[in-house]
Amino acid sequence: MTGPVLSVDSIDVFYGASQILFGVGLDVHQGQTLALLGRNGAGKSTTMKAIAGLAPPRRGQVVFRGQDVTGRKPYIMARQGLAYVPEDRQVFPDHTVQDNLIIAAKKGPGGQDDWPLERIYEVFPILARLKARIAGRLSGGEQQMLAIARALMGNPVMLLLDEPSEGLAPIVVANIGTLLKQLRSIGTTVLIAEQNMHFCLGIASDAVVIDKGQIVYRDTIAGLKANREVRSRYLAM
Ligand SMILES: Nc1ncnc2c1ncn2[C@@H]1O[C@H](COP(=O)(O)OP(=O)(O)OP(=O)(O)O)[C@@H](O)[C@H]1O
Repeated sequence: MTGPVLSVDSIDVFYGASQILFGVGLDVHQGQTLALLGRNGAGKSTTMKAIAGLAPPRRGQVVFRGQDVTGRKPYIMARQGLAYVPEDRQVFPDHTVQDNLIIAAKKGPGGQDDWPLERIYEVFPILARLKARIAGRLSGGEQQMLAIARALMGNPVMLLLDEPSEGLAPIVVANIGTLLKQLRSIGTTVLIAEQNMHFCLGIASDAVVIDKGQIVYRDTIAGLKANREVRSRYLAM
């Protein structure tokens, strides 16, 4: 396949009568980690939901793996190889870590089976140590790890991570950061929505900034870091 893995082209999204996204567009290429950055309420989660099939766009197009998937249901997007990890990290709270992982296991859309449980435990040693723990008793950071690991158990073509650092202590954020750098180094394709630009340094190669439902800036993450005006105007940092 040539072209981006995911291409979002000029989408408008409404909740009822209120328009939330205005012509949002972005591309994510094979092996790329792209950061979608913006303040609280800027429209990051809505963009992620529009891609995952939870907030169908009224106008514009979402193309995934070369197919127009605009407005497809979430389970169809999952079957096509898109793994969405929402902000609230849905895990099964009454099941053990290992059961949570096993329940999520499936082959990828091309029959890939790159993420057997042993590999997950290699990449997530914390989960190996906690495999018998009931998921509802994990800390926020451990739950975030479990949510990402569950997404990988489905052998996705691409991961959508909505604010993985949110509400976590700095040391835990650093652990998640290390993990995401590792995923980047093995060529996982990721779109990550974040308020925290610093968290994305070293994780994402490129960034798009969203403000009031519109993409206002695109650059490498290094370019964004060097652009103090954009950072202070749109990211308050
Ligand atoms: N279900 C909904 N119904 C109506 N408005 C909504 C709904 N969900 C979000 N919004 C509004 O849409 C706008 C964008 O919200 P969104 O959650 O996409 O922002 P965000 O950048 O992800 O911010 P946050 O970090 O707070 O999640 C906000 O003004 C929000 O109040």
